[in-house]
Amino acid sequence: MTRPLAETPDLISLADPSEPLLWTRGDRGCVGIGETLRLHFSGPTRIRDAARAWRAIAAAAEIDDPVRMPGTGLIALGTFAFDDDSTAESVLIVPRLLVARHRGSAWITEIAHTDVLDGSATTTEIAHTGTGTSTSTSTSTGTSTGSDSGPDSGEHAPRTEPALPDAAPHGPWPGVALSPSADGADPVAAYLTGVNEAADRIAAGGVEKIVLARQLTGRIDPGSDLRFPLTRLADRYLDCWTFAVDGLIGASPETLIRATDGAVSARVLAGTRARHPESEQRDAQARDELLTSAKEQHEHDFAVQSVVTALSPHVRDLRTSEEPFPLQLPNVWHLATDLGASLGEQSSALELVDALHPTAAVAGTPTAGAVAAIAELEPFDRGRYSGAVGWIDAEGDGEWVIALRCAQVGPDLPEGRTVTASAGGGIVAGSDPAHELGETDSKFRPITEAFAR
Ligand SMILES: C=C(O[C@@H]1C=C(C(=O)O)C=C[C@H]1O)C(=O)O
Repeated sequence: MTRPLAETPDLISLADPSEPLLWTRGDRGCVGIGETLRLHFSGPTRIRDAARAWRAIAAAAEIDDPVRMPGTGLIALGTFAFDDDSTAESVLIVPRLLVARHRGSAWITEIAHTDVLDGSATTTEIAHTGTGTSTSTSTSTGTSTGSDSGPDSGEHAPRTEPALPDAAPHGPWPGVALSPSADGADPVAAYLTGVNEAADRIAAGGVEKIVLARQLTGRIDPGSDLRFPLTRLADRYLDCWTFAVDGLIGASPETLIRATDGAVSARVLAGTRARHPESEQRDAQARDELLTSAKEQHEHDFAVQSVVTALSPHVRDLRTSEEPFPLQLPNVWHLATDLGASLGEQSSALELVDALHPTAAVAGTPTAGAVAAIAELEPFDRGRYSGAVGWIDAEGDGEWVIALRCAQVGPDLPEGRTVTASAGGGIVAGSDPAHELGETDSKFRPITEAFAR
């Protein structure tokens, strides 16, 4: 029952203004409308638990999806906390309606749960399929009306084609100027102290690289329309995935893992210089400095090695780009390495995320020592920042990026919504605290500009 949508809708305009569920880059991506299922995970096994739960759901699902394109069929979008001990929840969210675009084509998928073992299902429904959660999907055009899209619809209800809903009218966007949080302490001074301490630990041996981050915070008015910052991110950061999952909003340039039809790819970033749009010559100089700096190359190698080591057991024919290349983003230059491989076994994208997280790009080297140092030197819980955000389908294919250039937006309360942005950088032997601070300023720019008035 699959036909292309007659129109290719603007995904962001279809997103919920207050709780957007979105994954997009250029003319590709998907938007979720409503929610059929939400799974929560926490602790050291959060990604593995999610991978296992998703396998069970996918195995039990009845899927009617002849399109089988990225963004059709049964899909969950997810966000996973950076740290094993984070108080932030990791979630997988299955939308009720999923609208996907791939270049000039678009589809709508309706996902209904026929029964769920979460206490809300009736005995009859559980008895019907026996184990776990059963989810049925149908992918179709949105030309008909009268969709049976209630939460209890499913195989028992007569199936009609899901309709493309109208976009919500524009809500307000007063914006916010994000700033270092000021609760008496001086967070910038604390960050600089942390960088010095990290450099001392590296000099003392045992750890070679520690990624330290800092935060900016603010509050947006209740009812602010989050499609505004999302549109800015998607319009400006064309080489990034713009995402919104459970209040985590951002545009990341770093692909942790992409798995489609047995092909695997990743993009490793480490090494950064601010862009200089005011002068072509100064900008080229920044790029060349990055390309020729032994320190940056060294830092980059750590990140590539951590991905190669973690990925190797799961793939065949692992190849990397010969030399790191300069990735040009509107705010920064990054040293980048692309990796490609064939899937060596039946690992799902989430199982690969579990194997890879945390990479040296966001933790350091060696991983355990760097993660322990972060817990001691950063005076906050990173939450989902520098964790993984992305989507997975019923085949186990998916795309996951490192949650960078992002902010966590809190619940929509009468007093407003908190916004917490985080950015960091790798500290290695010889790192200069003032330079590192400037680098975080550059990395905050996508978010500070997107959330501005
Ligand atoms: C940690 C961040 O970025 C990471 C760190 C980089 C670096 O140290 O040069 C570069 C890209 C990312 O892998 C961030 O954006 O917050």
